[in-house]
Amino acid sequence: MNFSFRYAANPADAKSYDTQRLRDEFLIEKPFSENEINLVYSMYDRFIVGGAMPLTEDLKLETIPYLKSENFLDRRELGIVNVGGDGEVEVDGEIFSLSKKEALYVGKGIKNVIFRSKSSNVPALFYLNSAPAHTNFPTKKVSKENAIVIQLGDENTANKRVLNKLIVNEIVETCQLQMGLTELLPGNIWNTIPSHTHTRRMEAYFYFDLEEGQTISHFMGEPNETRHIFMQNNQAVLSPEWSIHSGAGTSNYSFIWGMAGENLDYGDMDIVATNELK
Ligand SMILES: O=C(O)C(=O)C[C@H](O)C(=O)CO
Ligand SMILES: [Zn+2]
Repeated sequence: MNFSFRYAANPADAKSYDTQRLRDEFLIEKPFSENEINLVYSMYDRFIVGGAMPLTEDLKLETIPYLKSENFLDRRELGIVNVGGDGEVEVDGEIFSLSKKEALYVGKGIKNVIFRSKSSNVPALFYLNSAPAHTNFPTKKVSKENAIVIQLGDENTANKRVLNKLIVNEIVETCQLQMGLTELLPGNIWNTIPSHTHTRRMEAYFYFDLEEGQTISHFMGEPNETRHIFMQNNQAVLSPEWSIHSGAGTSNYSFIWGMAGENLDYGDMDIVATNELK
């Protein structure tokens, strides 16, 4: 288990960050490494972002010192989306198979979570989001068939995309976690336009299925004080509650969004008119 800690940033300070500081504070460069679990514990709603890549070994989700708890999920809930080959997650002895783009919600109180790949030729890549939880809700798998699917954007503005709500309260009972997966159609590059903030919730984006050699410019910051972070395939970025979170790729891609905070209302967003961004 590898783990690190991120403090939350004040937007008045973030204005003065240079490229390296922006990357140090917000970018999660390598969520996946072979036979390891990597976790970043952030002070944005105590949200944890990470990845588990079991290759030749099963990986057990152990507690980390920041939690001061015996088991990782003693006071937390967990959302998992597989972005790699077929895999399995064992939850207190019960096995859930997860293929690419399938999700699993694991509730508070579960003691043992074990990740495994079905084949080491194409390892599973389990992207992880976790938030504090006040009660136990049942573990539930969500596949494409159960997802709430929304068509967004337009070819003419290069932002035609399919948004799949996976771990949201219409489908799964959660304390504060919400997760989903948005797929940009070929030839479309802009995500989350018009941009928005939601002071009630933080968010993290994880970009994947980006073609080799391409890149994504992720836009963040207050709507009138934006910055960008160039990101590569399989990287995540923290979005503070005061920040927009949008991106433009040099080709299409998919991304996982995950949130926690004050409410479970997906639609609670403060939209920013595109021509008012600065
Ligand atoms: O494509 C989009 O637009 C999104 O996926 C937006 C995210 O779901 C989001 O930012 C939710 O707050
Ligand atoms: Zn958002």
